[in-house]
Amino acid sequence: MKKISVLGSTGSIGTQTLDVVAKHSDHFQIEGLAAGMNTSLLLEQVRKFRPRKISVANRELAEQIKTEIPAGTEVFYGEQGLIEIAAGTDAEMVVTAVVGSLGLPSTLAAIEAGKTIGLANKETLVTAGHIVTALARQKGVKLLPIDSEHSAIFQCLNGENRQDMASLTLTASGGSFRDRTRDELKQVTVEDALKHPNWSMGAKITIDSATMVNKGLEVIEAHWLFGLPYEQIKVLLHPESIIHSFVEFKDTSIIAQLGNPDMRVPIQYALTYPERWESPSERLSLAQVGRLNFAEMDFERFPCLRMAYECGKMGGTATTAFNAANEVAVARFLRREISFLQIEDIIERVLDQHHNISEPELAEIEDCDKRTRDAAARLS
Ligand SMILES: NC(=O)C1=CN([C@@H]2O[C@H](COP(=O)(O)OP(=O)(O)OC[C@H]3O[C@@H](n4cnc5c(N)ncnc54)[C@H](OP(=O)(O)O)[C@@H]3O)[C@@H](O)[C@H]2O)C=CC1
Ligand SMILES: CC(=O)[C@@H](O)[C@H](O)COP(=O)(O)O
Ligand SMILES: [Mn+2]
Repeated sequence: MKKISVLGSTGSIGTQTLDVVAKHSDHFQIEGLAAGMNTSLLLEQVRKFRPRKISVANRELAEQIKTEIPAGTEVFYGEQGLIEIAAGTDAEMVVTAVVGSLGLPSTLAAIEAGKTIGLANKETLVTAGHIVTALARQKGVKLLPIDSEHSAIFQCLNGENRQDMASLTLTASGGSFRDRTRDELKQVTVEDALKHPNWSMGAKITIDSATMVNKGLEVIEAHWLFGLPYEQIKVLLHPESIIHSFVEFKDTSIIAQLGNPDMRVPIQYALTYPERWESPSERLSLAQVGRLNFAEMDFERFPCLRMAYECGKMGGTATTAFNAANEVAVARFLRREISFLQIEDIIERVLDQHHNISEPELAEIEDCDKRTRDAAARLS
């Protein structure tokens, strides 16, 4: 039995992780589950998977859920609760599926405790990639990508020498507004933005996909996971999301990973790595797909991707600021306080004021994250 804890068990990645676990219940045991506010779903999960420890967002919710959970499950809450689920159980693997840089302390705690990481929470690498990857190297901990593009690259590199990579290319669907002009973006609503053409995902990442911030975060994530300079990390528009990403090698060969857009595949690969198991996912028929389309990325149309590359190349706290500004701007858009185009405007203005610190310590990252959030919350 492989023992697993899931941070963000009630979200899109969390619930799909538990679907995979349920399909292979003879092989996996859930040790810990951490959720935020959705206690009714967490309660269902507790009854089904019988974890030893769970955590919720705050003390009030913890007191409330304690009255309903079966004996044998301990309840924690808040940031310490996430850390307890990440590091304080017998799990050998922790799936990081909370959203945003709030996942950083618990991810670091899990690595410190020697747990293999199934990494969905890309913001963690964007905000503090040098710290997370250095700690993982020091502790001999594997960071197994769950993000579909990074899982694809990881699979393309199986049995290959990383020194032979000439470049890697992340495919981008273009998001909910890929066929709209910038002028048309002035009027779009939250509901429009939440309609991703290919993937069913949480609200924040769906908005990130529409602004192309998601691909920017993924470029930075790829830099830390695969160790390539930004000049060798490319993005290609591919509306069908069938080719999940590809690697070009120095002999000009290209290896790609394909499949229907179904996150259970990369999630399961991280859980069973290096083995491949039967999956409930639908098989891909290329004959039925018929045709795949590609286009160059337009950095004028998607300025957030340009900003992400600039921050990545700058390094230091620039990516922390990029991420924090975006998190606040997206939350404000979802609360209908600002328009869609104000998301990129706020990120740009925050970055204009940013004083970069290279090779920041964790405390400097936390400070930058907080200051950036304050600034992004004030702008209109
Ligand atoms: N969804 C997808 O297909 C993909 C997602 N990712 C990445 O995976 C991560 C998760 O995304 P996704 O599943 O879509 O997000 P969701 O919004 O669907 O889920 C987020 C999860 O985090 C929990 N959470 C939120 N705040 C807190 C908190 N303060 N303490 C503890 N838990 C909290 C939520 O709990 P609750 O709901 O109970 O409040 C929920 O379980 C993101 O980093 C995203 O970029 C990457 C690739 C694909
Ligand atoms: C499923 C997944 O990994 C998402 O990050 C997905 O990539 C979003 O798609 P786009 O950002 O390409 O629209
Ligand atoms: Mn992705």
